[in-house]
Amino acid sequence: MASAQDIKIKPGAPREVSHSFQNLSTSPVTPQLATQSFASSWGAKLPQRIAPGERPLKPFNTQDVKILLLENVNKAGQDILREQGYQVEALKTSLPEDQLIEKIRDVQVIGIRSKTKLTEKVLREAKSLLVIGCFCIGTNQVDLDYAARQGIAVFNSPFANSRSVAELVIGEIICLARQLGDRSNEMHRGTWNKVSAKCWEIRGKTLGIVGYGHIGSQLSVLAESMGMNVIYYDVVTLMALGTSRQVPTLEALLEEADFVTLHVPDLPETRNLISTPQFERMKSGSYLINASRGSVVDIPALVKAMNSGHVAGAALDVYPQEPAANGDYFNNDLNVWGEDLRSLKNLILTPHIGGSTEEAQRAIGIEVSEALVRYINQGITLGSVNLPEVQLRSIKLEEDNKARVIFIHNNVPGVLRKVNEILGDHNVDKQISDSKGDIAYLMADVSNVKFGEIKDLWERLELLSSRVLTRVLY
Ligand SMILES: NC(=O)c1ccc[n+]([C@@H]2O[C@H](COP(=O)([O-])OP(=O)(O)OC[C@H]3O[C@@H](n4cnc5c(N)ncnc54)[C@H](O)[C@@H]3O)[C@@H](O)[C@H]2O)c1
Ligand SMILES: O=C(O)CC[C@@H](O)C(=O)O
Repeated sequence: MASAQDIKIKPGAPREVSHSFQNLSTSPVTPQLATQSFASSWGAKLPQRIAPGERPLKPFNTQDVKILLLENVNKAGQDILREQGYQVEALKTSLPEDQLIEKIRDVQVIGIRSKTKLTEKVLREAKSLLVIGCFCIGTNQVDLDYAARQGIAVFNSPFANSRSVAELVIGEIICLARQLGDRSNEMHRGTWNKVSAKCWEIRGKTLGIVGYGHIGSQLSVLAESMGMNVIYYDVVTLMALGTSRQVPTLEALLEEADFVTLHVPDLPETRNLISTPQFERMKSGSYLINASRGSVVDIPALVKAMNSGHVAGAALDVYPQEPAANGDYFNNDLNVWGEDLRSLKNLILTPHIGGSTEEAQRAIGIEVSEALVRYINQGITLGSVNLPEVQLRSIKLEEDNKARVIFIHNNVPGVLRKVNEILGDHNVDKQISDSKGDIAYLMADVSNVKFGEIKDLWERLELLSSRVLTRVLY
């Protein structure tokens, strides 16, 4: 059998590194270990968060797993990763592209929030990368298709900050209706300006929600409890909560709503969803709130609509360009219209803090870190946004000499037959395979595998032309 150094990756294979195998801290062919059972080869640090009686798979020495966390990922999430024995480097900000490329070359895992752009250009350099954790809802900052084609799984936290965003929007509706931002700014400058003109109660007013997903539907319930009427527009037909009502078109919503609030994802169809024609459709004296993505509103068109008085106020939490770190960066260098925007009255500007609460950040930290641990240690893809969701029941403590084989491959005919020919020398206890677009994910638990045979299994799978990525956990 070849030595660990002999492992060669097939010419033309999409990536240079097979993540788990080359990171084995103990060579599978080390003579004194070749006959050892898997159980006795585990290190002292066992993965946490497994049920009693389940065998913790140990893919490699956990201290060899390098994780880079950017953008101030919550400590609860960091702790979960550190408890595993992984090497975690946590930075408070995102990184400029050149520094990101430098750092990403060396890590198996990267954790980001909304500011770090993991484009094809960046991911091409990420030769060891196994998995990306988006510690947020949005995943539009990652090239998901490219990642899938490289066998890199992406996880996020689909709704842990939804309530925080919905509460922020409720606060903003009242602030806009009562011009609270302006009154507060005036008082900070020493000006007493007691006015009631164009200040309103929100009771009985109509809230128009565009995008009735996790955040939109939560907001619907909160707004109704404060006496608002709720209408919503969504591209899919969705069950109305409370007495809210779905309207058939965006235009119908714009014509009826006193407050329009946007909760759609960043998609080609949602870019500049609200521009001059849409502002013209809005009721005179109505308000706009955007806490979704900066690409959804045409800002120069908003400036025009507010300068003319047609739109009475707006709250923006997200922008087409956002700074990578805290500081004096929200200026015209970042967005050419910066000064025009800042000069407007009854405009609330917040620095993308919709999901920034202690509760949300802790919940996201825990959820995403746990998904990363499950994926690294057991290959489970439940919750992945770009790979098929695949799970096998855990291997039991009493089950010895088992290996879990993960074969991420191009979704082409004949692969299962070839894989099973290779696995067929052993006993396949359980196996599952699923595909998403061009990429398929196969996971099989194989018994009667001697420790020294793992490398051979891995090498033979690596030679298959359909291979994207092979991992063998044991
Ligand atoms: N400001 C923040 O800090 C913050 C925090 C969390 C989420 N977000 C953003 O908020 C947005 C909504 O998040 P969510 O969790 O509610 O998403 P979601 O996926 O649960 O809901 C989005 C809804 O929008 C609908 N939709 C898609 N395209 C549409 C279109 N063209 N017109 C109308 N409806 C459309 C979908 O059908 C879906 O119901 C996302 O962009 C997310 O990234 C921002
Ligand atoms: O915390 C962040 O940076 C992103 C918040 C929000 O936009 C999300 O997508 O969850």
